Amino acid sequence: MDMILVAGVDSSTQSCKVVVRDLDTGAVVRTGRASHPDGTEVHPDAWWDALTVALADAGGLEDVAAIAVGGQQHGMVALDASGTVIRPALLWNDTRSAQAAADLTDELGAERYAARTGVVPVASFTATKLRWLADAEPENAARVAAVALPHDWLTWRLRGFGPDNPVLEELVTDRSDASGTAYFDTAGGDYDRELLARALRRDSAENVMLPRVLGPAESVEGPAGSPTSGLRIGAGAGDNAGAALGLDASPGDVVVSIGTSGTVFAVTRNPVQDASGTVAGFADATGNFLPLVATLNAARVLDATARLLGVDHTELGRLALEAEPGSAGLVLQPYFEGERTPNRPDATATLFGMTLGSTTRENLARAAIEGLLCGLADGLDAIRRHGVVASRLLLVGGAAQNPAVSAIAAQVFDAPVVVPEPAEYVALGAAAQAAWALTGTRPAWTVQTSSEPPADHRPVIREQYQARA
Ligand SMILES: Nc1ncnc2c1ncn2[C@@H]1O[C@H](COP(=O)(O)OP(=O)(O)O)[C@@H](O)[C@H]1O
Ligand SMILES: O=C(CO)[C@@H](O)[C@H](O)COP(=O)(O)O
Repeated sequence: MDMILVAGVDSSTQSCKVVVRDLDTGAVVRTGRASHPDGTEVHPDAWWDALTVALADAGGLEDVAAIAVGGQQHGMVALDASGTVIRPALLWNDTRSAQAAADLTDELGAERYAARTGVVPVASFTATKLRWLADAEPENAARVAAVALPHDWLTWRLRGFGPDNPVLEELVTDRSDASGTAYFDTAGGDYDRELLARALRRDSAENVMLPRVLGPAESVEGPAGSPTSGLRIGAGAGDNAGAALGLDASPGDVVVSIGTSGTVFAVTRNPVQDASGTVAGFADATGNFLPLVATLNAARVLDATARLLGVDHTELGRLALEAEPGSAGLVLQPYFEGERTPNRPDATATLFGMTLGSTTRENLARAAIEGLLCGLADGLDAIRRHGVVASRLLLVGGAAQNPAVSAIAAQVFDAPVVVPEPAEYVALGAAAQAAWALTGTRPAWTVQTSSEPPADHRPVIREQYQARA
């Protein structure tokens, strides 16, 4: 019998990745990839173009039975009544809506926001971008007829909808991505339209189309005559929830993802509401919850440091492992793009502890890795304060592929570190969702471990970092 194939997409900040898996075993049979433009403001058409290229690179969809799209969370895709994208999307890492976030929080209060949505507004969340639009571009805000997130919009386009076929009612999403908007009642599973209206500075948002929220096993199809007619299309997910699904993470697992963003998150049975705003009380892609801490500065801290030192990532890792834990007192507070956790949208990076002795290439390479990991370790502490148990940390994302990052993670974190086999876990999770939509059952595919760096906790690293906070 022929293999049944399912596909998963990760439309992430820097690129679009596609995996095609065998439904039976989960084995990856084909992959594809295409780059996204730089910048924190991107026209969604660029994602569509990249998805088209990545799908072709992965051999197309002709022999594929089902697909789901995971994607970077929070980006604001505002559509007018004709289905046209009103302006380039503001991404999760665009901090221009920091004042809007502060205003929304002041108006309602952090406690009430957390109780109603699971989150307290920061510049990343969609609601703050809509408030920025209402304040900075009122003529654009007045045109908003629908608001989608990157993955919802790509799912809609994949089904043949768009400016040529603008059926806004056909937009669909899932709980995980909806929970990152700050106008979704994550515990209850429904939109909070009063908060949407507040964000848009409208009296009512009843006439604004929001994507219908599908359950984990639900699906839609491409309409008859569309290029995806007959293809089963799953709900899709926010990228972090997609990774949790791809990793088959269960209570006790904490995922640490080092991509463009740094994220620390856990799958929990109950919702988390943190009025301090440090932990975002998101939903996952399976019906559970996904308390998450995100930093804006992660893999690109290493990209920047490698560039500065004139080396590639392998050499950066080699240099870092030549230095002693603590980098002889050199501490990099890596807020290159402002920061979200802690909430310092206007911050810049700072290098502390420079002496003639400490200022070496080796120490700088290590300080970069230590700095980004210390931010994530603070995130782990914040999640633990909500009763989450970290039996092991699953290290994923582009930078997790660097052996120096995993070795130093075992020194920074006080929990066992496991590095799963390098893979595109968001796309793998989206493919799992496609399989779930196709069969009605969550697939039981296995995840291989690549390494488990020996426990080597060195408290000095975080002590030094915290002293500079
Ligand atoms: N071996 C490596 N060491 C450090 N960083 C790496 C390595 N390989 C890739 N990266 C970085 O990881 C990032 C891409 O990771 P990825 O998880 O795909 O990001 P995203 O999903 O946010 O687009 C890039 O910034 C890239 O330079
Ligand atoms: O804002 C968040 C989570 O709240 C980010 O995690 C984005 O979802 C982007 O992820 P990557 O492109 O780095 O994977």
